[in-house]
Amino acid sequence: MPSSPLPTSRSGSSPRGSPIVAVRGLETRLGSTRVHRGLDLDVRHGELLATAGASGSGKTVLLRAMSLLLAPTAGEVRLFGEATRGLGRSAERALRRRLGVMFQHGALFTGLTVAENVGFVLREHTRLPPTLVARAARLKIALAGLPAEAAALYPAELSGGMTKRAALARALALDPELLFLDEPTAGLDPLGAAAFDRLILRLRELLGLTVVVVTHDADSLWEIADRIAFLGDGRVLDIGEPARLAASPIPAVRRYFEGPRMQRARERSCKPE
Ligand SMILES: Nc1ncnc2c1ncn2[C@@H]1O[C@H](COP(=O)(O)OP(=O)(O)OP(=O)(O)O)[C@@H](O)[C@H]1O
Repeated sequence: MPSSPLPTSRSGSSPRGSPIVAVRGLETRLGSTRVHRGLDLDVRHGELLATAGASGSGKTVLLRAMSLLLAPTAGEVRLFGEATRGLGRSAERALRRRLGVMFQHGALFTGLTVAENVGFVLREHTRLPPTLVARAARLKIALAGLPAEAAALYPAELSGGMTKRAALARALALDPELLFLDEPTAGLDPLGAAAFDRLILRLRELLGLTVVVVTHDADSLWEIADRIAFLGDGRVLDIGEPARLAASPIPAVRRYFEGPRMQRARERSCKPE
């Protein structure tokens, strides 16, 4: 697919109708592995875009490149209409404040309580007084669906589901416009995973978020994704609504959706509650 020219913005906010994330010609190389080879992708304002694809197809590395955690070898990532390459420290910091990232294994600081983990981000990026930091942290913890008592717990005292929610609370600390979630339901039991999916949808609605989620979870793909970007050969092989991708003209994409887990998840998503 040829790269198309990108819209530009001087204001730093995304021009109306232009993508929140625009990736063009992305190349990433990690050690001797060429992960992406000229990948193009747009994430639209307000959508929930899932990235799918075989293990090792580069979903997490793409998420890291889009969330400014990894510098591309070549190509361009624009966020909110702004180029991200060669940004000064303060411009990059300002851009980072508009993003929330939830890592697959939580990546919480083990020596800090849940409230302190969330508060840490607020203290790093704002000049809020301690009382307001504590209040804001409590609010995010509640938003992520944790009971108030969880605020005082350390990561080692949390269940897998609670760890995910604590990591989500931290990702929401700075009221991001764009939320990246890496395997949010991995390791959760089916009911916990479904509850987490519902939480993501509610927060998207409530906070007006744009969400990018990396997932292998067949139910999540059918339940929450507006569009799915399917990665393979270092590129986006196909992108579209789940039902469209299930009928993709590209055999590798169609095969992924023809698997029994995908089929069952699709049937479940079609059944009335
Ligand atoms: N830090 C690293 N150093 C070297 N290679 C890496 C590093 N991180 C990832 N890779 C390689 O990059 C490729 C893509 O990895 P990535 O984690 O993005 O895949 P993925 O699609 O998210 O896989 P999975 O579905 O299994 O999580 C893999 O071949 C992986 O081995």
